[in-house]
Amino acid sequence: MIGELEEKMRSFAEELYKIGAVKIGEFITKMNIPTPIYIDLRLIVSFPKLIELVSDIMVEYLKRMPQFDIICGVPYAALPLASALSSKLNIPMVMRRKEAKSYGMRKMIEGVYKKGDRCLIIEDVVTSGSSILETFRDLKEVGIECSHTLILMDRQQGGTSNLIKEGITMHSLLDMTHLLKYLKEANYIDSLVVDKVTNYMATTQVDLSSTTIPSLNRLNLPFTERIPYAKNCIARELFQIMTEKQTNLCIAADVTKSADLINLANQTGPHICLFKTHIDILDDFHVDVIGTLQKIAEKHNFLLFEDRKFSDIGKTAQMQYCNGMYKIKSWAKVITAHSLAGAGMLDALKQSDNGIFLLAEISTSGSIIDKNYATKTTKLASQYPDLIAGLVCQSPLFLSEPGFIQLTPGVQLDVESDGLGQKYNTPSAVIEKGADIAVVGRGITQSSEPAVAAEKYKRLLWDAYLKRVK
Ligand SMILES: O=c1ccn([C@@H]2O[C@H](COP(=O)(O)O)[C@@H](O)[C@H]2O)c(=O)[nH]1
Repeated sequence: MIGELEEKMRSFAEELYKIGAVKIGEFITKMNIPTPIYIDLRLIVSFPKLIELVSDIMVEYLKRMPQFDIICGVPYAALPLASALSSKLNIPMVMRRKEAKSYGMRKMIEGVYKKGDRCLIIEDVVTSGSSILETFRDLKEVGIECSHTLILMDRQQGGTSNLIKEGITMHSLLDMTHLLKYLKEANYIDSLVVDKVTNYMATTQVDLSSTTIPSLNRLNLPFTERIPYAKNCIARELFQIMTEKQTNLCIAADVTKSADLINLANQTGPHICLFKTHIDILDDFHVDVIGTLQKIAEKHNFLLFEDRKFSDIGKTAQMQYCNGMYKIKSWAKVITAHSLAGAGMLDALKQSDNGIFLLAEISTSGSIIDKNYATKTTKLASQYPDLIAGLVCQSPLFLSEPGFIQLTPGVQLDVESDGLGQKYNTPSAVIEKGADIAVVGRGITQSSEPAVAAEKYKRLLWDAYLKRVK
C-alpha cells in the first residue's frame, strides 16, 4: 500500500462492497478451497466510474515503477482494467488467449509486440498467483519479458512469494488486511467477520511449488458442506432438503393409477426428498394430478422428479420436455437424461431453475454401457455444472466433485433381482458405493404399508450416510 493513495483506496474498498463485489458467506476458490469471503471484481465492468477511479489510482502507482513497453491483462477479468490503463497511458496492449485458436495462426498472444518488450501484467484478484503465472509463461514463450505485475487485490494467501520465485514482483493496490480494516471502519462488517477471514487466511496459504491441490472426497463431506460446491440450483436445494428432513430417500412411484400415485405421495411425503415418476405409465392421466402432487410436495418439502430419460436430438428432446399432454417442464424441476446425445441435447433442456441427473450407468444386467461411456458422461457433466445436479450411477464415478449428487436406483432389501434384469443392492451397500440419494421403488410401492416401508428405508439410508461421513 502506498500512503498517499490510502484515502482513494478506502473509498474504492467501500464502493466494491456497495456494488456487491465483496461477498461474505461460503464460497469455493479456483483451487477448490472453501472461503468465507469472495471478491468478484468482474462486476466492475458495469460501473464505468469505478473503472475510471481504479485506473487513475493505477496510473498514480505506476509513476513509481519502471517503464513498460506493453501491458497485458490476465484473461478475462483484468482485460477491461488493462485496456483502460493502456489508453490512459498510451502504452500498447497485448492479449493472451485462454486457448489457442483451432484455425489461423494458433497464436496465444494477440497484438503487436517484439522480442524483448518489457510487459506489465495486470490482474484483478490474486490468491496463489497461478493465473498470473499462466499468462507469464505464454508471454515468455514468445520472447516478452515480464518481471512486474500490478494487481487490484491481494488475498494474501501466498501470491507474493509464489510469484517472486519466478522472478515476478507483485504490486497490489489493496490487500485483504486493508480491505477488512476499511469495511470494518465503515461498519459494513463486524469483528466476527474480520476474525474469521483473518484466521482463514492464516490457515490457507498456498505454496505452488509444493502444492498438490487439495483434493476433496465427497464421500467424507456432509451434505451441508457440499452446498457451496454445487453450481446447480436443484443440487443445492436437495442438499438443503436432505439435511433439514434427514432423508436421502427418493421414491420411484411406479404405479399406473392416479389415485395410487397421490396416495403414495401423501403417505411417503414426510420421509422422502424426491418423488420420482414415470408420468407416461398412468392409465388415467389428467392435468389435475399434477396440481395435487405439487400441493403435497409443497406440504412435505420434497421435489417432483420425472424420470423421462431424454435421449433424442436437442429439438425433439425440447418438445418432449415442454409440450405434449404431460408438459413436463411446467412441473418437474428434476429430470433425467441419457448422455449419448451429448451437449446439443443438454443445451436444449437447459432452464434457469431445473436440474438434470445424467445417466452414467444403469442398474440392469446385460446393459451395454461400459466404463468408457461412464467416464465420458462424467466429463460431460463437469462441462455443465450449472445444469447437472448429478449422475445416475451404481459406483462412485466422481469423487472430487462434491457439488454433484450420486443418485442410485436398484435398491431393495431381501431381493436381488426382479426377474427382468433389475439388480438390487441393500441401502447400506449403495451408500458405501457412493450413493448420496437412493431410489427405492417396489421395496415401498409393493409393501402393504408404504409409509412404514418408506420410513424404514429412510432410516437405513440416513444411518448409512451418517456412518460414511463420520
Ligand atoms: O439405472 C437405473 C435408472 C433408473 N431406474 C429407475 O428406478 C426405478 C427402480 O424401481 P424399483 O422398483 O426399485 O426396481 C424405476 O423407476 C426405474 O425406471 C433404475 O431402476 N435403474
